[in-house]
Amino acid sequence: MNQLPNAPGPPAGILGLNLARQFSRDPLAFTTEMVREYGPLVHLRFGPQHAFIAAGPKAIHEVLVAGSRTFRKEPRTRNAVRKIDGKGIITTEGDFWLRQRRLVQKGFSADRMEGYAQVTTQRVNQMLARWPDSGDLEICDEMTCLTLETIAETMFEVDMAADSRELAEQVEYLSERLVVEMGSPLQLPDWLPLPAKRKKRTSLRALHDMVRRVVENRRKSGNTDRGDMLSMLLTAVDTEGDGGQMTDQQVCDEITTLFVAGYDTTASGLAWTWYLLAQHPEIAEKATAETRRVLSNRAACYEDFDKLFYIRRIINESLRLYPPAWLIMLRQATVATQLMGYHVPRKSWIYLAPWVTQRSERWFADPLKFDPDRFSPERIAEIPQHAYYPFGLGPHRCIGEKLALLEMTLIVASVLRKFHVTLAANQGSVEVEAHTAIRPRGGLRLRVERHGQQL
Ligand code: HEM
Repeated sequence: MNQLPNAPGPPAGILGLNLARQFSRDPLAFTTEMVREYGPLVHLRFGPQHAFIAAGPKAIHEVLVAGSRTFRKEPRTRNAVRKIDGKGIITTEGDFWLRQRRLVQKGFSADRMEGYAQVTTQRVNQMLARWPDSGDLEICDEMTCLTLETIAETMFEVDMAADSRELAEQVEYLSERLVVEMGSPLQLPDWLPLPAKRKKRTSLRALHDMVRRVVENRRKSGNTDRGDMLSMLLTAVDTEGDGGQMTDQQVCDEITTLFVAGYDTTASGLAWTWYLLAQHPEIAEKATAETRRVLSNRAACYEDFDKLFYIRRIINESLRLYPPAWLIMLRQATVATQLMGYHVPRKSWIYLAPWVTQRSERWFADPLKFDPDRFSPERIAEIPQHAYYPFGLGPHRCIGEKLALLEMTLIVASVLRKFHVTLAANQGSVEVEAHTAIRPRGGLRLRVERHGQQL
C-alpha cells in the first residue's frame, strides 16, 4: 500500500493547526474550497492524524458502498452519539447492527406507511388551522414542532403538541453540544459540575425519561398492535436470524435513535424547501397548480405521493442544494488501504459531505440554480451515479428515507393547497449554519397568505 501515491492536498503547516482552525470556523466553506482546489479526493493532515475529503462519486462509492466493511463509523464520534442514542442502529456496527436493522426495518414496511401518511396530514392540517389568514411566521419553529409531533405519533402514538417546543429545545441543545464536543481536542467527562455539562445531563434525562415512560406504559397496557413503530419493535421477531426479540433497553435505544434522527433532518429539509419556493414564485405557482389538480378540495393522503410528481422533484432538488445531513457521520479506515488508487493509512478519517459534492460544478451543471426539472425522467440520467446522496449510500443508507420523502411531500402539498408563501419583508439575507443538520442562521421568517385572501 505504501508504494501508492499520496492524494493531493494543502500543506499541513505547523502541526496542521491552521487547517483544523479553518475547518472548525467554517466547515462548509472550507470543505468546498478544498475540493475546488484539489479535486475529488483531498488529503489533509491534522498533526499526526491523516484525513481525507471523499467528494467524487468514485471515492464516495468506494467508502460507503464497496468499502463499507473497511471504512467504519469513527469510534470517538460513535461514542459521543451513543450517549444520546445508546446502542441504536446509528451507533452500532457488524452483526449486532445487522440484526437490529432487520428488526427496525419492519416498522418501515409499505403497509405501515399508509398510517404514517394519515398522521402527517392530520398534523399539518391542525397546524394550518392555527395559521393566520395573513401574517408572518417563524417557519423553522413551525416545521420543527410539526415534524416532532408527527414523529412522536408515528413512532409511539404520543401526542406531543403541548411539550414539543420544550423537547425540541432540549434535543437541539444535545445536537449543539455534540458538534461542539466533537470539534474540541479535549473531551471532558459529562459528570463535571460545569453549567454546559449540567444542562446536557438535564436534557439527556428529559429525553431518556420520556422514551422509558412510553415503553413502560405500553408494556403495562399489553402489546396490542396500534400501527405505530413501537408496537412493531416490541413484537418483531428476527425471523432471518436468531429468532429472538429486542429487550426493552434495545427498544428504548432504537426509539430514541429514530426520534432524534427523524425530526430535525426533516424539519431542516422543509425549512430550506420553503426558502427556495419563497424565492421562486413561478415554481411555487406550478406546484400549487399540481396540488389543485391532484387534491382538488380534499386533504392529501398516502396514494397522492405517487401523483405529486412536481412537488417530489422540488423536494429532491431542495435536498440537493440544502442536504440536511450536510456531513455524513465520520468514517475511519480500519486498515491501511487505498481510495481512487491513492494511499490511505490505517486509522485515517474520511469526511463525506453531500453539501460539497451536490453543489459542485464538477458533477452538476449550473450547480447553484434551483432547477427541480433536473429530476425529470428526461434529465435524471445527467446526474452522475453516487453524486447525489442526501440520505447516504450503502448498507447504512437512511432507514427513514421513504418516510421522510412521504412526510415532506404531503406537508408541502397541504400547505401550498391553502397558502401562498413569500419571504417576510423583515427577513434579511439568509446564512447557512452547520449543526448536525444545516439551518438558516437565526431562523427564517415567511409571509403566509391564505388563498383567496391575498391583498
Ligand atoms: C430529510 C430527512 C432525512 C435526511 C436528510 C436523513 C439523512 C440520513 C443520512 C445521510 C444517513 C446516513 C448516515 C451514515 O451513513 O452515516 C441517515 C441514516 C439514518 N437515518 Fe436518516 N435522514 C432523514 C430522515 C430520517 C427519518 C425520518 C428517520 C427515522 C424516522 C431517520 C433515521 C435514520 C437512521 C436510524 C439512520 C442510521 C441507519 C444505519 O446506520 O443503519 N432518518 N439518515
